[in-house]
Amino acid sequence: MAVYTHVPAEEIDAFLLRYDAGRLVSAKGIAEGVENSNYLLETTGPDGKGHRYILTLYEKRVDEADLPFFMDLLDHLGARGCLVPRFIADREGKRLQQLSGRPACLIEFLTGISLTEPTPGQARAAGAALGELHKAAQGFSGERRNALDKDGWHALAARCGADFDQIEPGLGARVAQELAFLDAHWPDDLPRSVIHADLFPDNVLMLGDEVTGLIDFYFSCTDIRAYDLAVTHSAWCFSNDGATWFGERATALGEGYSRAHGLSEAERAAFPILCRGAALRFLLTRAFDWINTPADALVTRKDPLAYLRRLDFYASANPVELLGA
Ligand SMILES: Nc1ncnc2c1ncn2[C@@H]1O[C@H](COP(=O)(O)OP(=O)(O)O)[C@@H](O)[C@H]1O
Ligand SMILES: N[C@@H](CCOP(=O)(O)O)C(=O)O
Repeated sequence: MAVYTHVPAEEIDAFLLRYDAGRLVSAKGIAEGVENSNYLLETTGPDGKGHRYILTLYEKRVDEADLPFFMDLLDHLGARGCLVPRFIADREGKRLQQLSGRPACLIEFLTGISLTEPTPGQARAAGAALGELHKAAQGFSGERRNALDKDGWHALAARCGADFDQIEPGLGARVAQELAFLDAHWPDDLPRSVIHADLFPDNVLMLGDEVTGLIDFYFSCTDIRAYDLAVTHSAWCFSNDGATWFGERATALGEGYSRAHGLSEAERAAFPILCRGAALRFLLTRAFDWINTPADALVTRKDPLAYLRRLDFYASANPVELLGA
């Protein structure tokens, strides 16, 4: 579930009066997602023809101070042809509001569905969309530090401490060993840019083999550009539990990205290490949430071991196979 803050329909209708968006017809809480509260709104629309919007209330994990960065980034990307949702301004030009005691925004609704079992063709389209995003991000002057960079991984690991082994005996030692490896080999000198940093299948809206929207930019930040492809690779090229690797999807993802943007020799050479970093990053955030979210909480905890399996795969993979020959 992802409705942490329940807003009465009357309050949403009154909120909409600030905008040229029409009156509320229906408001449905969106079950998907884990970070924020999201509602799908249907309204009579600015022109009386009916319209859909997303209403997002920001919960603990999104810092209100970061919202202008996300808004400016989506404006920049949207203006360069990327299919990303814009934040909608009210009649006074304000995009950030307060609703039910939380920061809140009205956001453009994009059509499409999130896939659970992408085909190679869909992975190719996602790779191309990521490459286009990286091209469009050039020239964006905003910067945001990645709180989940290597220093952030160390900090998270320290906070999990002895509790790692409640998840799986020996996990704490495995994480410490991987951190030491990444400290020694992390390719800090690769080109950096603004990256999405969480381009999982649930954040790519598609119709058939066509991408119709890229959403959920709330982890976007400035970091190694090819690391974004590694994050996407770790999310698109395995079964959910991380036990099965889908080589055809990976080849297609790499082809799509290369066609739209391309990887340098240095990025290609470092790709296995970037993938290990990506796997560790999601292992750590999932482990932290696993330890700190009661088993009976409303939100479904994501399995950290699904990312341990990916990490093990990357640590022993033939580098040439990761993106196809
Ligand atoms: N702009 C949008 N257009 C259409 N659907 C959206 C949009 N933004 C979010 N959604 C829907 O809401 C769900 C949760 O959004 P997301 O941003 O991933 O939430 P969270 O940040 O809480 O993880 C998505 O899986 C999608 O179904
Ligand atoms: N993609 C992350 C969790 C972040 O969730 P999202 O709904 O904001 O994409 C994971 O799978 O661990």
